[in-house]
Amino acid sequence: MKTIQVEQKKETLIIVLNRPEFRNAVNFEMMDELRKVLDQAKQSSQIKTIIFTGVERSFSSGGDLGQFHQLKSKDEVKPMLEKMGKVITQIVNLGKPTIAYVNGYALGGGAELAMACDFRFISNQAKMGFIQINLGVTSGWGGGTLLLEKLGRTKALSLLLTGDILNNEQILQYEIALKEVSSFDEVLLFADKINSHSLESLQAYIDLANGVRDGRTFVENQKKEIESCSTLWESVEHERAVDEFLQKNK
Ligand SMILES: CCCC(=O)SCCNC(=O)CCNC(=O)[C@H](O)C(C)(C)COP(=O)(O)OP(=O)(O)OC[C@H]1O[C@@H](n2cnc3c(N)ncnc32)[C@H](O)[C@@H]1OP(=O)(O)O
Repeated sequence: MKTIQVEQKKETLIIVLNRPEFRNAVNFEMMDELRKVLDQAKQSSQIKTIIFTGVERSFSSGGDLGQFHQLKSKDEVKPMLEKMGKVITQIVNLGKPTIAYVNGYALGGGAELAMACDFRFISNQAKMGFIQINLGVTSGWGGGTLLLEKLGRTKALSLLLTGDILNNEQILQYEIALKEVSSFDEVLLFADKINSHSLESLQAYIDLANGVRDGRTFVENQKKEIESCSTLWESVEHERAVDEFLQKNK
């Protein structure tokens, strides 16, 4: 792969945005490579959790302005937005836990990409900004919607309408990130903890969360919950865990 590095560590797939000379800006080639690797990650029974991060000092500086500034008309730019929109939808509907480790700048589309993940961890160098409005446009990959969903109207609009760039402390104050970490290993430990559970139970919870996000009614989602719990009741993991508890307490 030319624009991303992909590495599997135990049951975690690490996707590293790798265009340091452009601060990991997303171009067409990166969209294609992300799409391909995400397809494989979704299908693989060996991968439970996916982490996105960037090389060197950036997570991602957003869309590749050099490449995309050549798209002048609405008809030219819309396919580009739809192409990356599909990648964002792919992440959002991957059915497995996703984590963004924001190790530096996440600006414009870079912030949108980070918001597509279930969790965000940051380094003390993290800076995030929905700066699209400073360029006279709005977010265009779905990240504005994700910010509104995750932060609520007031906090999200305050970022979308000002175009402010937040530093690490502000990112935590806004509750955009779960935690600031001192090394990538801490993110991996979090992923390992998730991965210690069965893929089926992880997928069931992700589906439940997606049901709430997509406006399933309580009763519809509750049915899903009853279905997943009863299915997993038959699993060896459940049998073993309860047996161990009962043995210990004899
Ligand atoms: C289409 C979806 C919506 C969008 O995402 S629009 C894009 C929004 N993003 C931006 O406006 C961010 C632009 N970049 C920056 O503000 C800064 O480069 C940034 C990330 C704060 C890093 O600053 P520095 O570390 O000082 O690096 P620098 O500015 O000297 O940049 C180094 C080289 O990278 C290039 N670069 C950075 N961001 C880019 C981008 N988004 N697209 C294309 N090229 C980009 C920059 O032109 C520079 O190239 P060169 O070394 O001068 O040839």
